Amino acid sequence: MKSIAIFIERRNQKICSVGLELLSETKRLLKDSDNQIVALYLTDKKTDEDINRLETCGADKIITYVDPQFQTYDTLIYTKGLENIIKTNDFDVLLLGSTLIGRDLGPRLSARVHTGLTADATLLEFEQTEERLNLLATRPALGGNLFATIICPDHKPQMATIRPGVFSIEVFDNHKAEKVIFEEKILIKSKVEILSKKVNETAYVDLTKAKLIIAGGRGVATMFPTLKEIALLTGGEVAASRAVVDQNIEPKDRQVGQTGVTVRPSVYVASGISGAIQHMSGMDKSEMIIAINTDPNALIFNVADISIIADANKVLPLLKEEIQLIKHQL
Ligand SMILES: Cc1cc2nc3c(=O)[nH]c(=O)nc-3n(C[C@H](O)[C@H](O)[C@H](O)COP(=O)(O)OP(=O)(O)OC[C@H]3O[C@@H](n4cnc5c(N)ncnc54)[C@H](O)[C@@H]3O)c2cc1C
Repeated sequence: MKSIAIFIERRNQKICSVGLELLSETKRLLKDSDNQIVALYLTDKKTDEDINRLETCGADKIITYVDPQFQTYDTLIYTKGLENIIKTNDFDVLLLGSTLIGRDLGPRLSARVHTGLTADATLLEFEQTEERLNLLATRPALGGNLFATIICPDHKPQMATIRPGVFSIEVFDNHKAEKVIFEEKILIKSKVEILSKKVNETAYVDLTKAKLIIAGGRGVATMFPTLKEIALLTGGEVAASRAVVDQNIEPKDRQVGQTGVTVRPSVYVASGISGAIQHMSGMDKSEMIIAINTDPNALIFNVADISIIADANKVLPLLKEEIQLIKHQL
């Protein structure tokens, strides 16, 4: 039996969705094998609610490591915590979210335990041989012009960070996990003293949670006020292509794609977006894609469920009026 460990990231005392996404995807990929999926839950305070979520999202074993120093993320403390667990467990694979925390923790940890790390993967596969469970992690390479599948054949655990929002969270009813408490003390102290915390209120948006995304590209660069009104009327979120973000029309946290956010909403409306591979890799798993473009050969139409060949500068105001009318009648 091989084991795949997944780091469960927490922020503001809550489990982040990326850890649950990784549990669910690994469970789906390995459903017919006897390999073990292990959730690494580092926390200052264990809660039954957290344990239940990890269990139902696919963890076969949950290793809980409680220490007051795990309250807020700290590079040294978390690296030491994971190193302690890795050194007493023979994990074959270790996965982390490609978040600010995972991108900080992953490389440091891989150097500490002398193994390889594939950063920013967008696809995971496993290959079972008699001796090994190989992780095949695929990520965009050479400026997004090709996808590279990377393996780490000689070292363990084989590590990868995976972008949030790439996989969906699944609930496996009645799934049960073995629960273990990791007892070793963290013998180092943080070198960081937090004097105060200030939440940045400036409209940070988490597009990965949006059910409806109204996205615009260079073709509708002047139409963002209308896109925002439509989003407000429909309860959606506005997103943009990099061409728009590079022109400072929308902030970076609204950029969808390879160097932005990966999303999979119920509906993604793409107006004036050509459909470059770097954009589509961030949205092509949306449940329904509606594309509006003047160019009938635009690549975005290859992934669209509904294709509207038209001038979005004319369609969007009409769409807004229609929605206003429907809302008025309700
Ligand atoms: C390493 C790397 C990483 C990248 N990462 C990202 C990323 O994360 N996200 C991203 O988006 N891009 C990314 N890019 C850039 C990407 O390659 C494209 O350049 C970008 O996505 C193009 O944006 P766009 O579709 O808005 O603009 P364009 O390609 O210029 O397309 C504009 C579209 O609007 C249409 N149009 C024009 N007028 C109208 C109208 N009136 N009505 C309707 N349609 C109209 C045109 O037909 C065209 O299809 C990256 C590039 C590189 C090299």
